[in-house]
Amino acid sequence: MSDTVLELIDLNKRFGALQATRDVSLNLYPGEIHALIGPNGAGKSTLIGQIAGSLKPDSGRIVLAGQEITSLSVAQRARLGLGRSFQVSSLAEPLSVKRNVMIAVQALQGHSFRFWKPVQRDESLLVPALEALERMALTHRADTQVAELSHGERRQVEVACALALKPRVLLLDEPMAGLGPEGTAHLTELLEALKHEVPILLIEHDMDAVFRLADRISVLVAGGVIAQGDSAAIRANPQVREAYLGEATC
Ligand SMILES: Nc1ncnc2c1ncn2[C@@H]1O[C@H](COP(=O)(O)OP(=O)(O)OP(=O)(O)O)[C@@H](O)[C@H]1O
Repeated sequence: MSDTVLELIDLNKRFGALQATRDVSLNLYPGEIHALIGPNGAGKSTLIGQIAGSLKPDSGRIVLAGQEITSLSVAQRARLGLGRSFQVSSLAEPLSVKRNVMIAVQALQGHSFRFWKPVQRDESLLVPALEALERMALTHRADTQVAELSHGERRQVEVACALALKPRVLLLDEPMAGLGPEGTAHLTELLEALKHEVPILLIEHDMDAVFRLADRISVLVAGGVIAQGDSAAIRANPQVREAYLGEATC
């Protein structure tokens, strides 16, 4: 389809004898959340690594907004609009929320070693940082030290760091991990609103969140996609129930 934002075409990846990605094809369309689910070891991280550029597929193609990115570096993909949430551990605890997001923007702009210009006063960093914080409902925390934030708020900062880079696509790897029910509900609401601006490829173990958020779901088992569809279709799919969800959870 011509309006596909991200397209994976027949991706394959082996680690020795193990086929970790098997003929995976998947599309992400504007305005949607596409969730990728599967049991431990199904190959989700391996697939994300290939999309982000840290792992090279053995065969297949990855197309972002009409441009083939299969052999581009992580940084080149990021500059073309492939956004990935930063890990909590990459945030600088003693610095403010705002500074952290500004540093993320600076890193992508390739100005990490720009001398003498104080980050705080650089409008080209401040404006996108404040916009991203607003979209993640964190304006009131902009000047707070990251060290003072709750776990859920840190997750929001991670997403804000990715958003400040104005991505065309957002890859979110288990954003709900470690959040309580309240944090999960809050982040779910924020992502529901965000998808209209940036389509999201979501890897998530919290099935309630997946079924609530995802417009479409791809189920990965042993490296291959065994089913694709909306929440209702995936819940009802007997192969999925057997391979992954288990009768009791459906
Ligand atoms: N660098 C590697 N070298 C060898 N085998 C690997 C490597 N990375 C992953 N694997 C194997 O590939 C398979 C897929 O792993 P992967 O981490 O992608 O699964 P996953 O779905 O992300 O699992 P989880 O939900 O537990 O994070 C597993 O069998 C794993 O042991």
